[in-house]
Amino acid sequence: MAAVPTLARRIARSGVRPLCRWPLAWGRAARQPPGLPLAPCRAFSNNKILVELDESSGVAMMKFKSPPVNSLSLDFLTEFCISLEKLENDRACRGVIFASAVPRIFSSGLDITEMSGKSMEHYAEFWRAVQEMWLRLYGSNMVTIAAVNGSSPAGGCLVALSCDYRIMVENPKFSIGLNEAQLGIVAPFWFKDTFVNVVGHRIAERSLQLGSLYPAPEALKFGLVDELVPEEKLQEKAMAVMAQWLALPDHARQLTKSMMRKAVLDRLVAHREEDVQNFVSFISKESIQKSLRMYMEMLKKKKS
Ligand SMILES: CCCCC/C=C\CCCC/C=C/C(=O)SCCNC(=O)CCNC(=O)[C@H](O)C(C)(C)COP(=O)(O)OP(=O)(O)OC[C@H]1O[C@@H](n2cnc3c(N)ncnc32)[C@H](O)[C@@H]1OP(=O)(O)O
Repeated sequence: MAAVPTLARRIARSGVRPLCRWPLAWGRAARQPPGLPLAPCRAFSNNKILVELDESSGVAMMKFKSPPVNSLSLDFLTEFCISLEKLENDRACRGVIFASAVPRIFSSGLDITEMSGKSMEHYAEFWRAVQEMWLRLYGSNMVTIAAVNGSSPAGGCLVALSCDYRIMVENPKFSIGLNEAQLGIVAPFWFKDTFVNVVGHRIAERSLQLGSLYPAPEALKFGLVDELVPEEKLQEKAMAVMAQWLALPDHARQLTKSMMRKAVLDRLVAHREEDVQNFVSFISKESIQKSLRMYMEMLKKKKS
């Protein structure tokens, strides 16, 4: 199996298209006092992600727009990493808010079709992209806030867990959690570590074994999300929390974040290739492939 990471090549090949300088997403025009010129803002997009950076506040909005369910496919993960890297390297950007542009779904987690019926080389490439996404997000120097405006199972929950703060829409129909066990698969150690760091060992152990998905009000009770708001207040709340976090000196906040997360990040970095091999051998077992096929069939049947 090729050990050469191909995500870097995909990032190099994939273009990030600039949009206009005065974008409309997240209603900037509505927030601007009448008669004043709009504050400088830059936007860029690719096929699956829209980013708008407000230079006056140093805050970027990253919106996932990969219908029907924002599944984390190889293409999505590549574009996510490109967008995050661009913001990370931009001195004007100090914080990012993540939300979905798809109604009712934040992200449906890892794209199951990337883990089913493909070659070992493909599984390895996909898993490296999942690792890369998490390493960049969990290790980001920026303030990261998940504005969870829809359901967020498994890998979608990991995205939210990897942020500094989680605000979820109070709708009990929206659920969140690491439900891998329900699919007959296992959340790897770094998903588990991230989860434990947010909710503690006991709750993580029980939730992971049961593959529990929690309606938003339940998730709030044990700190899987930090607060709930009505959908129409989500953006305003995320901006207010961001302002609070950005009021501190960057270096102090960044060093503290790094101190809290370093051991968990280092563990994957030290065992990255081993983790890829574990994933590939696990996911290519016929029994696991059968479980994934049955789960996809169950999703389809649920519609009819
Ligand atoms: C011991 C060593 C261990 C080493 C590691 C080993 C293994 C690694 C484990 C990897 C960790 C995995 C993490 C994951 O993220 S797995 C994905 C988990 N995701 C889910 O369980 C979510 C499944 N989806 C849903 O529950 C629902 O779709 C929904 C997100 C709640 C949205 O519901 P609804 O609006 O009713 O939409 P539909 O169900 O009708 O879905 C629309 C179409 O989208 C397809 N879909 C849904 N989710 C996914 C997905 N994650 N990947 C790919 N495709 C997905 C669905 O089938 C529909 O397709 P169709 O229109 O063609 O029928």
